[in-house]
Amino acid sequence: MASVLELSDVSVVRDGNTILDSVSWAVDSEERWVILGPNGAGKTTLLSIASASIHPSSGVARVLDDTLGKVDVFELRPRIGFASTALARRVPASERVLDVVLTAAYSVTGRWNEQYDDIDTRRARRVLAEWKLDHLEGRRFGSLSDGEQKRVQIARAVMTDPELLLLDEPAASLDLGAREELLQLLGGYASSDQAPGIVMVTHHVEEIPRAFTHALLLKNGRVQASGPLGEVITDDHLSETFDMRISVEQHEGRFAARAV
Ligand SMILES: Nc1ncnc2c1ncn2[C@@H]1O[C@H](COP(=O)(O)OP(=O)(O)OP(=O)(O)O)[C@@H](O)[C@H]1O
Repeated sequence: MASVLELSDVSVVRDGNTILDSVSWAVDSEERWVILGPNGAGKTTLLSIASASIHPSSGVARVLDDTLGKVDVFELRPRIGFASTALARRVPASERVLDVVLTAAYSVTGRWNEQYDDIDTRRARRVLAEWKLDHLEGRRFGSLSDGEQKRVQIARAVMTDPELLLLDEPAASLDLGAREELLQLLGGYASSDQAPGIVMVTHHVEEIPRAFTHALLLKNGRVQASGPLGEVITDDHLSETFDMRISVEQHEGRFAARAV
């Protein structure tokens, strides 16, 4: 067990607004976390700290045992896998799927003149197969369905064997079939001993994959609850976080919630 993320009293202030307010939170390499909270709660901002994209305004953030502000983030970032729609927008639509994944080895989007080793190409093909994308390696990224694009983003994020994997709403905009397919793959990946510590932001408890272990609820930049899934994803905590009476059910490791 190793700590991959440790936040002590972290706040982020922008234009006089406190976006994250005294957040203290620790993630271990064997834990798989989900972050839930209403629109504007600060989830993406928290992920930006975890990905070493921004620094806290106050407090201490340690990512993979390095303290933000005291480490060269250009050395730290390649150790973190990050999949988000914002990053996917930087991938040229004409890029071939194999290259979208392969270019992660150089932390670039868009293949140029880099020389890739056979070992990188073999690994990219193996990762594509693991995420059920091998039949698409020659296709252009822009021609893929939303579900396929999401899986390519995750394949790219795991290509470099990261020590911390961050996923920003990986199931957003997917239809039921594509969501369930993605959740099955994510659950399988999350349950493997080789998987790194994982943090996933989502809007829906229905999108929590099996094998996820912990949850953090955010509201107005503050932690409402955090800890093991079963203790955090409860009627009371969700009702408080979303300011409405919510009932949640758990069935075979999956959750479903509705207003009551
Ligand atoms: N650079 C900035 N300057 C000012 N306000 C910002 C900045 N970045 C984010 N915010 C505000 O901080 C709040 C939290 O934003 P954030 O994107 O982290 O929330 P979120 O929980 O991910 O929201 P959503 O669920 O809608 O994606 C929002 O009110 C947003 O408008």
